[in-house]
Amino acid sequence: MTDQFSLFRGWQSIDLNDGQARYLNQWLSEQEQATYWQAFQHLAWESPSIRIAGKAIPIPRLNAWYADRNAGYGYSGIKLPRLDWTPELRSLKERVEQATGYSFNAVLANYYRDGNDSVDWHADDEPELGSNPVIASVSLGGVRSFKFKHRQDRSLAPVSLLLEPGSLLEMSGGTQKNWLHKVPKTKKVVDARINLTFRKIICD
Ligand SMILES: O=C(O)CCC(=O)C(=O)O
Ligand SMILES: [Fe+2]
Repeated sequence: MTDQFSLFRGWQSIDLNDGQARYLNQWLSEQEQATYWQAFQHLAWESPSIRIAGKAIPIPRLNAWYADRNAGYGYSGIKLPRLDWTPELRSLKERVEQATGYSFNAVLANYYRDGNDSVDWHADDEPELGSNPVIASVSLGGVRSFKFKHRQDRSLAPVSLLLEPGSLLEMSGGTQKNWLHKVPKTKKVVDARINLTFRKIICD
């Protein structure tokens, strides 16, 4: 264990004023991380494009979308095909539900091949997620930094954390309404990273 990993275990709450987040490091054992890492190499990774000024630009990461049959979804103009849960995604979802106390019916998987892959400022505020969505995010592989900034209030300092492999980050309350988040590109040499963001799509 190197000193880039935090030594404190247990939920650490991240004060976002009009939002709420908490972080649990060393949540999955090294063995579990290795098992999930192996299994998730075989998810149906796609490289979706977004249209910017009429041009199709591939997003800087790979994505896959797994969800219950009735949970449709698209985000930022990207429409990913819905796939059925794999056994490993289902078992991880159940563990996330136990740890957080919330239930989820969908997961967006992100693959960051290297430090050039990233996700820019955004909020997971699609109407299908309802008004104060709870999003639980599991990290595997390389350590990446994760940043929050408030949408309006410049007096609230941006918040920066490191998402370590085997960790769980939960965002709730007004976080998606009032804050943006991102995983910035880095020039440091970083291992590939897989992130799974569990969500609950409101189906009627
Ligand atoms: O990779 C991460 O930690 C964040 C991913 C994310 O924000 C998202 O999928 O909406
Ligand atoms: Fe997000």
